[in-house]
Amino acid sequence: MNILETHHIVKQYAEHRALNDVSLSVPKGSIFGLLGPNGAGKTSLIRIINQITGPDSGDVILDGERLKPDHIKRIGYLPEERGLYKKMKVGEQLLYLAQLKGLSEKQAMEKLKIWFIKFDIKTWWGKNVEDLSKGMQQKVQFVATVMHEPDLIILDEPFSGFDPINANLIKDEILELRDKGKTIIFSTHRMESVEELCDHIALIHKSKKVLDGTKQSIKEQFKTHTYHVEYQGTLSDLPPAFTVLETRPADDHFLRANIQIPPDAAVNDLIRHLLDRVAVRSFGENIPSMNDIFIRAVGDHND
Ligand SMILES: Nc1ncnc2c1ncn2[C@@H]1O[C@H](COP(=O)(O)OP(=O)(O)OP(=O)(O)O)[C@@H](O)[C@H]1O
Repeated sequence: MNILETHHIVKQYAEHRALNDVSLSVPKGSIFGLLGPNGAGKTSLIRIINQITGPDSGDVILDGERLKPDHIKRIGYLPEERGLYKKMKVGEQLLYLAQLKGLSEKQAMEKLKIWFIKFDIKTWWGKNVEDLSKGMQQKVQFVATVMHEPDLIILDEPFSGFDPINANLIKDEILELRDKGKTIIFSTHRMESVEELCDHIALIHKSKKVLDGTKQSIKEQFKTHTYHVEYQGTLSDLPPAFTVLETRPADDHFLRANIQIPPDAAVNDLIRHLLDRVAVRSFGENIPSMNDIFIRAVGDHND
């Protein structure tokens, strides 16, 4: 079941087509990474999902229904350009924002109390937003994004500006929200967070979707059939099907080689040949990182 689908979205700004026939399916309960180089069209798509702007053509479906104004209460959006009212007090502002999202003042107070205890920020309630640091403001804005318990949470670069402790806190919150059945779409250029958190990804490049699927299926698609081995001895006379791409010292005592096998070859055969020749300390598949995949996918579509 998909919480969100976009069907053939086109968005044109004067001379520039920011989105060109972009269709996405975001499964309920997933952490979905919306990736792409600068200027690819990610923010344009996010703004359409949040009804800040409309598409020129195409449809957005939220939980089986065509997007409508009332859906805004079911979505929480943390924009990359953070936007709290600087002169307003933190508590007053959150109460106001919660009511815009459909909570009564009493409900908002109850929810906010929990978040202020959880984040250990009780003393911030009466402070002016402008007196908080950038990271502190970001924490407040994260609370503003999730306090009404939306089904779909869209986070644009959620970790920027956070120290490692607060970044971890936010990461744990994202996982907890997912465990409660919420869906999180997050857009980021930090591939290590995608690696760690996302189960699905879509990659937009030059206004078009060039890749999507589960992280596992995408890794499978980009695998290079290359294995690494750390060993002692001389690695010679391997059958010609096994290509030694690189050999270098792993440390003072061991060498490390990368070996490519044909896509239809059995890994067991390689292991057997290795054991016949050298003393193996470790062996494993070289799984492409999200960083490698991003660079290759964007490179492949640059012509
Ligand atoms: N309001 C606008 N008017 C004109 N052009 C726009 C507008 N908003 C975005 N664009 C253009 O559309 C393209 C896509 O921009 P968008 O902000 O969606 O990219 P992005 O993928 O979010 O990039 P980044 O990773 O840098 O945030 C860019 O070329 C941008 O200049």
